[in-house]
Amino acid sequence: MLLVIDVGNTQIKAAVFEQNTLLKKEIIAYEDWQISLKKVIKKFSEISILVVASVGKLEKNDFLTLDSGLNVYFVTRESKFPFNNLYASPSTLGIDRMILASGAVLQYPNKNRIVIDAGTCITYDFIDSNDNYLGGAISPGIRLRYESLHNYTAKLPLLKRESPSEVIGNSTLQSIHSGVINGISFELDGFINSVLDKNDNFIIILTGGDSDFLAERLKNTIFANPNFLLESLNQTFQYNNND
Ligand SMILES: Nc1ncnc2c1ncn2[C@@H]1O[C@H](COP(=O)(O)OP(=O)(O)O)[C@@H](O)[C@H]1O
Ligand SMILES: CC(C)(COP(=O)(O)O)[C@@H](O)C(=O)NCCC(=O)O
Ligand SMILES: [K+]
Repeated sequence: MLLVIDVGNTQIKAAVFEQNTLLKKEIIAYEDWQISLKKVIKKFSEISILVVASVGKLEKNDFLTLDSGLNVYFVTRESKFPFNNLYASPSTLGIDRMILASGAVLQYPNKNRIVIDAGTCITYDFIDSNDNYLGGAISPGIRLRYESLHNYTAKLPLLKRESPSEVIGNSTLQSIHSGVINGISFELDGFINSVLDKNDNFIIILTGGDSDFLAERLKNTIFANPNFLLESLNQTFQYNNND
C-alpha cells in the first residue's frame, strides 16, 4: 500500500493506493500538512512507502523529517519517464507536468494526448502518439485570476468562483465572473480546437482542483478526472520500480 502525495502551489493532495485502486483521497492545507498526513498514515497501517512529487513549498527533506518511519520515494527529473522529452528547457519543466505526461502515455497508449491541469496555474501538455512530449502552455488558474483582478486594482472586489449567467456581464460582479470563467472556457476550447485541427486520434484529459467546475462548461468532449495526477504519480512509481 502506497501513500501518494502531490504538493501543488495552492495545496497538497494525498491518496492511499492499493495497486491501482485509490482507497482514500485527502486535500490538505499547507498549515497542517504534517498532522493531516500523520493521521492518514496512522489510519492505514499497511502503507509501506510515501511517493512524493512537489512543485510547491515542500522538499524531500520535509518528508524525511515527518518522522513517519516510512521510506520516501521523491519523484525527480532523474526518475524514469515513458516519453521522449522534446521540451527545449527540460531542466525547468515542472515535475507535475512530467508526471501528467507519464500518466497519459501509460493510460492511453498510441494516442495523441492533451492533458490540462486546472490548478493554481492552468497547464496544457501535449504528448503525441509516438510518445514525444512536445510542451504546451501555462496560464493563470481561476483563483489566481480573481485574486489578480482584486490585488492589482483599487475598486475590484475579491470574488469566489461562480458560473456567470451571461457572456455579457450586466454588473461589476457579473463582468468579473464572465471575464474569469468565460475567459478560461474560451481559452480551453480555443487551445483544444487549435491542436485538434492539426491532429486526429486524440484524448483530452482535464484534471486539477477546478476540473469538475470547468468540465461542464466546455464544448469539446473531455475526460474530467480530478485524481489524474495522483493516479499518474502512482503509475510513475510503479513504472520506476516494477522491473
Ligand atoms: N478549498 C479550496 N482552496 C483553494 N482552492 C480551491 C479550493 N477548492 C477548489 N479550489 C480551486 O482549486 C484550484 C487549485 O487547484 P489544485 O489543483 O489543488 O492546485 P495546485 O495543485 O496548484 O495546488 C484553485 O484555483 C481554486 O479555484
Ligand atoms: C506551471 C507550474 C507552476 C504549475 O503548478 P501548479 O499549478 O500545478 O501548482 C509548475 O508546473 C511549474 O513550476 N513549472 C515550471 C515551468 C515549466 O513547466 O516549464
Ligand atoms: K496546474
